[in-house]
Amino acid sequence: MNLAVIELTSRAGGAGVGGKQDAYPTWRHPSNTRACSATVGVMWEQLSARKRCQIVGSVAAALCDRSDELIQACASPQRTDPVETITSELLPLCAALRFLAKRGPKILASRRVGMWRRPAWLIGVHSVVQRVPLGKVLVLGTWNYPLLLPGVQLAQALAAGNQVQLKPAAGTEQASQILVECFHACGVPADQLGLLDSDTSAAVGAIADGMDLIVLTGAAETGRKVLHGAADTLSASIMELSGCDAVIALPDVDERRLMDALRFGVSFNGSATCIAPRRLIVQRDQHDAIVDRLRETLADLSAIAVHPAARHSVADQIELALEAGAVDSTGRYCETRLRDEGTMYPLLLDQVTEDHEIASADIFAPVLSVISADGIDDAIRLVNDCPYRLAAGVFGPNSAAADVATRLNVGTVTVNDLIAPTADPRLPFGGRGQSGFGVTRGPEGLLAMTAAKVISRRRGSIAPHLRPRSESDQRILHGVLQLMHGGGIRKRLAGLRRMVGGVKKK
Ligand SMILES: NC(=O)c1ccc[n+]([C@@H]2O[C@H](COP(=O)([O-])OP(=O)(O)OC[C@H]3O[C@@H](n4cnc5c(N)ncnc54)[C@H](O)[C@@H]3O)[C@@H](O)[C@H]2O)c1
Ligand SMILES: C[N+](C)(C)CC=O
Repeated sequence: MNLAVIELTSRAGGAGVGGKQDAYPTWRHPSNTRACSATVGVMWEQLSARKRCQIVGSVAAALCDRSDELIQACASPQRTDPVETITSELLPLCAALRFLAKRGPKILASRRVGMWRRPAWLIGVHSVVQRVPLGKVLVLGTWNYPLLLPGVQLAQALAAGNQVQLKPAAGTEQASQILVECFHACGVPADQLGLLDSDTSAAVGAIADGMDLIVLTGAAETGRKVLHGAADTLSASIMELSGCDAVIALPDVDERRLMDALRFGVSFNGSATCIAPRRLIVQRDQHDAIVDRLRETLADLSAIAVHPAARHSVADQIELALEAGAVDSTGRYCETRLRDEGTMYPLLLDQVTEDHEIASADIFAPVLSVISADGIDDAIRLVNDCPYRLAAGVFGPNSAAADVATRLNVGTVTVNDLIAPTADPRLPFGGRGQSGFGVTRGPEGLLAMTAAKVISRRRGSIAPHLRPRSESDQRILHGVLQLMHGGGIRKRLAGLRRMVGGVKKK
């Protein structure tokens, strides 16, 4: 285990670890120390969860201090508007860090298991369930949200006491460097949080070395490759993978709200959002009205840059769909523009059916396929039958939408909204099927960075299982079984008689 030494100083006169109760400690990395009145060598994982969470929470202020640099570092052909970096990365990341500082210690606290509901045959046993660090955590970052996604994962892994390595996605090196520097500046030791090269070979090497947890945010295909590597070392993993999210429009939907949400969802972050809407499922009798309105809604959106890695596969998918009978409803799709220049206008593909490959493809571009359903059950089936089940949106009257939401087999359902509600630091996030497994973020994401460790202590001299067996044991224990779990009062009384009979014979 890593022997990172950090220095504890106290603003209230430098009392340090053993100092006054009211001393408010600040943590400094050795390379960043100024006046230190008390110094104690402490391993990161040995700090209390409260202190780790406090340090990690203070990173929010460091990010604010460097927000201009971060906004600049996140600028890309997909992220042209600085407002998007503030709203989709910095604000939710800082909120998540503050949440960790406030709620982390309680979430990570040990759970005492005392007398209440203790099985009678365990009299004298007292247990505690601790949440301990897993050890070495590898975070494989993606390019589309380079601060929020790896940032929360790093913060939670560190708050849980782990040693963390970030492998950033290509193109996010500068943003990742600043992110990691902010953690270091706040007191996370350099050898507790490392930054690897963005080349894939760095990830492959780290996986081969053996990790205690691998957290991947990326494509489903990458998930398969990473899992192959993880199998060799039996490393645990959390897979945050691709989506092909559906929006279901219910009868009596508020069309204005639906249009606004789809316009936002299709274009936000250059449509490079794992939970951007890719399929719109409408009832047949709503189809024409909704498609007409949507065509108008999307008509004035500017062309969007598609990531170089995705251009040709997106163009292939669209070509296949058009050949199979789908219709370019917006009339602005230009294949050569997409393939050669790498940009496209948001495309409304009408007349798509579930048999079209594009209806269940991992597409990272502004393409929205319209699929008609025969009733609500059919709409739900279309979502639940898709191999990708990251999130879904349901638009319609509240109670009907809430009912549909409970029947969808996806990780997150947003009702009458898209994407934004997932930025809440109190919520976990994760998909099903080809969209991956495990969760990050929220209390559940924090616990996923820990292992449950149980310590059971027996007090007193009662330990019947340690005594030699006697002939009457079977009768007594069979009686106990019936007395405690028999179905109905008569069977329980019979159990009592059996037990007493056994005891008398002893
Ligand atoms: N579920 C989510 O939370 C979520 C969020 C954002 C993006 N995504 C998905 O991510 C994809 C786009 O992001 P991307 O292009 O960065 O994904 P990607 O799968 O190409 O890369 C993700 C990370 O894995 C690394 N990687 C690639 N091949 C590897 C290998 N063989 N071994 C180890 N590491 C490897 C990459 O270098 C990168 O750091 C889309 O499919 C999108 O749906 C999912
Ligand atoms: C869930 N979200 C929007 C933060 C990131 C998906 O790409």
